[in-house]
Amino acid sequence: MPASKILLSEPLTEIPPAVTPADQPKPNSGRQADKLAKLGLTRKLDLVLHLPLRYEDETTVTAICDLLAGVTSQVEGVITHHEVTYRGRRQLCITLTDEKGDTLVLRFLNFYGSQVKQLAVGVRLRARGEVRDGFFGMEIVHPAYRLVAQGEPLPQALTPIYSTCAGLSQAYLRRAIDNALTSTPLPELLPDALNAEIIAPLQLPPLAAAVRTLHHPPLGVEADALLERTHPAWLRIKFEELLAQQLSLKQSHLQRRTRLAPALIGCAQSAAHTLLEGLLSALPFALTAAQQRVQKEISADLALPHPMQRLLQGDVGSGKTVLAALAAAQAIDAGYQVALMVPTELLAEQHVRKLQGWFAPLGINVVWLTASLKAKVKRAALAATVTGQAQLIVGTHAIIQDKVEFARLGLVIIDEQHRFGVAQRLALRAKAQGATDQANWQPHQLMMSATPIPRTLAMSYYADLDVSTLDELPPGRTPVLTKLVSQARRDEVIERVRQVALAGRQIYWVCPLIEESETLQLQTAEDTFAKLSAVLPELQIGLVHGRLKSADKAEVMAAFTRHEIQLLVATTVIEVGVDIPNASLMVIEHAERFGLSQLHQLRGRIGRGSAASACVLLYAGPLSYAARARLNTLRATNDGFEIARSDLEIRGPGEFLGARQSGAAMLRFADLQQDAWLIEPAQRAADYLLSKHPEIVAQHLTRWLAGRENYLEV
Ligand SMILES: Nc1ncnc2c1ncn2[C@@H]1O[C@H](COP(=O)(O)OP(=O)(O)OP(=O)(O)O)[C@@H](O)[C@H]1O
Repeated sequence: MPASKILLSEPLTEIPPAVTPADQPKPNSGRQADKLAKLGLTRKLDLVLHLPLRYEDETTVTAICDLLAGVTSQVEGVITHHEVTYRGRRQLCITLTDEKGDTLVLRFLNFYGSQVKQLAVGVRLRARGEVRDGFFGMEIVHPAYRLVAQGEPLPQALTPIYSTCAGLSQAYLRRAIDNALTSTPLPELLPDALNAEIIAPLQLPPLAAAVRTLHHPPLGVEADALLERTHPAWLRIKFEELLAQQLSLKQSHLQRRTRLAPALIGCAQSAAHTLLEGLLSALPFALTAAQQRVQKEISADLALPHPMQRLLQGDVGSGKTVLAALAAAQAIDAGYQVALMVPTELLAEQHVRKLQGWFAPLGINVVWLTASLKAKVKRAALAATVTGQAQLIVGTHAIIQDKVEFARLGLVIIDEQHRFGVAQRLALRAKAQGATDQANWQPHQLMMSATPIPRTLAMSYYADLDVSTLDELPPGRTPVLTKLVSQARRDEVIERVRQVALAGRQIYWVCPLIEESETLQLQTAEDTFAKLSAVLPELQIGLVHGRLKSADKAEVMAAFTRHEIQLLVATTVIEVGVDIPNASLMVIEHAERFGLSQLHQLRGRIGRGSAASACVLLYAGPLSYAARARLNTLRATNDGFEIARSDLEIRGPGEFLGARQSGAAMLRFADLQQDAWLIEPAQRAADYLLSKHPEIVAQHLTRWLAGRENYLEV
């Protein structure tokens, strides 16, 4: 919906003229036309599709003596007192007296001079708003109101409320929409492009009927279904919109096929082996079936002369890194460079270590680029990148800085893609320009995410991406046992830590999250470290947090990897990517302060080897309802898909995925969560229209998406 202000309190003396039945609505003045244009309402069709934001129930009047504070109600009466006062600030106070002689104060803090005249003693009003128990008794502040004649019948149906802008009254808008609805037969203005084959199984009404119902809810229509947008009329509109979204996704997909990218077809390094095959045979494990399937999907895309734009989603520990390495091998084999961008230095460091371990024996040069590298090392890395001597470049966002130039960048991989903004992803892509003189050229892109969501949803949330899903964990993993333990039993937990360490396993102790203050967070981490060191003197304990210098951070992690540290006290810096299979216990303090996906990511740091692992969620009660729900979900399941679904429910799509990078941003009516079941039928309908009726695709897109298709530029 346009973010225009909705005017609740509006004088209705100005009755808008009828809109002439020409193609353009003809408002009474240029000013009104400008305001309609501001709302994007320049054609009759726009007016007809300007659907209500909500409805108000003006069908009943409550006697003043029956009003309850906190309840939105409508009252009717005659103005018996009227004054502009200065109680703290200038305000207009009206006393309304109803049939039974009871009175109610209506208060306006902002008002026009014309309103003061209009709301004179003796005028009959219907006023509506939330009743408050004010200082001088019951009152409504800024009620919506209308002047009525005695005995004027109440509306029989719900009153639609439209989004509008300052100076454009609801009544005017309503009248303009009504004229548009009646001046041309609706099926002519809004031809129904979808035949019964698509619509009938979904039991949706015809388009014109749906639009009419929403503007003029018939008698007896279920108010709740209209308000909550679950009425079939709303579903029909949402379906149309989702269909438009799918059509635009599919079209943009086809368009991508007109752009060029290097076809990454390996040239055999030796007579028998490509680099890809060399890497596969050097791996210490065999790929899971899911990895093999996804590897084929990626490989086939890379071999095409058009840019791949693929999202690889898989649960924590499902083995995404090796797929990134295999994709990189294919690109390097074809003579191109690969850039891998990750969100934290810790992760960059860890990826470099792992990838060097795999690639160095095959003669491939892996370098890394982060902000904190020593000047000399950085200069060498930059030189290797610009000359093409470095084939795989791993880095944080330092990789998109101006100084970084590539010789032949052919593949861009972005790990934990949701942690980067669209601009950063585009900047990395732009780094590939040096690889060719051809305009219309783009490198391949692989994005990775450990926040898996159901496939159909992913296809709508993420703009124009193909989605590969790793739905299988490597063999031999035992699910992590998750326990909720009260802070009161901290001593028992510490004892457990001692036993696990003595048994030769390693432990993470995650410090409480303090979002408001990084300094406080650091202090807490240091305190925790000191306290645990005091009670567990026999253990080697390390501390890692965000403020540590990179080299020190790397050193602590390396010592933990070498098993020189048994217990690692850490802040959330270890949240992503850290992979130390010998760690089998994690304690998370004040787990109630963390989000669901964050807890799942943290917990994903254990259970990566064959030993049975446990995660202890220490909480300080009493827990809020939402916190209890989060912790219980985590205890009940290890399945990242399940957890992502719950998280999505709790937080809503905007916060969960960042609405601006998601397809959700383009939708005015449909809600990807509530209406997820409509996505698949919309996908089928889009295929049907594209193949059988391509002539109506453009019309459908302009009708539902006019001006909002840009979100696809990702
Ligand atoms: N097919 C396999 N068989 C056995 N081990 C595997 C297999 N694939 C990956 N692994 C190992 O599993 C661990 C997790 O893999 P990886 O780090 O790639 O997971 P991930 O999906 O990136 O996880 P996260 O999102 O948590 O970082 C690593 O130690 C990796 O070497």
